[in-house]
Amino acid sequence: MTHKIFIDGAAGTTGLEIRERLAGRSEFALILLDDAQRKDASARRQAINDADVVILCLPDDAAREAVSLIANDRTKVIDASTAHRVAPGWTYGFPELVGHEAVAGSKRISNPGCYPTGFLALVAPLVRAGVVPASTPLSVNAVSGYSGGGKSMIADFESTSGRPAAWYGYGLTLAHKHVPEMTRHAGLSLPPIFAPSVADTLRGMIVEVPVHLSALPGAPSPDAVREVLGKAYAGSRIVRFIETYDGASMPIERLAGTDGMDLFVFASPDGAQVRLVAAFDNLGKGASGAAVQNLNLLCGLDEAAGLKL
Ligand SMILES: NC(=O)C1=CN([C@@H]2O[C@H](COP(=O)(O)OP(=O)(O)OC[C@H]3O[C@@H](n4cnc5c(N)ncnc54)[C@H](OP(=O)(O)O)[C@@H]3O)[C@@H](O)[C@H]2O)C=CC1
Ligand SMILES: CC(=O)N[C@@H](CCC(=O)OP(=O)(O)O)C(=O)O
Repeated sequence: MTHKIFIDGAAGTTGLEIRERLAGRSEFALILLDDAQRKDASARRQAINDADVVILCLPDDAAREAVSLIANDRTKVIDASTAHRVAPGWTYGFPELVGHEAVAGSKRISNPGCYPTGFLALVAPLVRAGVVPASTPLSVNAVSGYSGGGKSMIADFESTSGRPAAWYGYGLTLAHKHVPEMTRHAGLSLPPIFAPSVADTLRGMIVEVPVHLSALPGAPSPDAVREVLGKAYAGSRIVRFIETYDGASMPIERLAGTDGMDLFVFASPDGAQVRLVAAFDNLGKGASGAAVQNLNLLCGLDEAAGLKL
């Protein structure tokens, strides 16, 4: 069976990456709009309603508008924007956390944000297992490649008049749009402090959560944390818990250009503190790779088909 797919926002950073991953796959027939039509509401309405699956790679308001254009019960949606990540009736598209069947059986899937993907992969299993209580004060330090800001940020960093900075932190009002998603899907009662940043490299992402294990109830050991994460992702080809790592540093480029995610637990010699670390690509498991994984599941295909692992 051939599935008809429309990528709304196919000319953008995330949309182009999805097209690249779907290229040459005979299971899919892409509905394409040319430059003159790609922002035309009636052409989009037609394409959306002709498609079996629509992948929204749009700003939040345009994503909400696209959903409002659906006038049938058949078309399924994978929304890469922030618009529906904590919205009722939407399945959070992180199969390793919500269950592959939940994604496969849904008509409305919100693709996780790039930073929440790393945070949730590390923290959600620990909260579920009771190792990290829901009320634990957590913080998240993260760095993204500049493609995380889409076409406009890529243009800023690649401008002939010079890059904005080698690295900068942002989200300084502590109200980043990813915080509700991180809190909700981790099962936390206290929102984490989120410190995002951008580096002068196109793609790649490191998300780090430092934890004082000795301050948690029962003072769990680093090995207890490792056991929970190892079990949570046992058998996954996409999210991998890495038991041993001999390097002295963790480069942002570790998984740049791929769709997988590596998780690490680094511990202090006395086991009182850990640094939970996720390495992946903001455009891979952080966006387009995750969207293709969800599309595969929706269409009853191998979840890793077409992914770069
Ligand atoms: N980049 C990343 O790493 C990640 C991005 N996302 C999310 O994915 C979505 C897309 O982001 P990204 O690809 O980076 O952004 P880009 O700005 O690179 O692409 C967005 C695309 O949407 C098009 N567009 C804007 N408004 C409309 C409209 N009304 N109708 C049709 N097309 C429209 C733009 O057109 P034009 O080309 O004319 O500007 C552009 O091609 C966003 O919601 C973002 O938050 C999620 C996770 C990670
Ligand atoms: C570097 C950078 O600016 N990143 C974006 C997030 C990219 C992303 O994940 O998009 P969503 O917001 O759709 O999840 C930001 O912080 O707003």
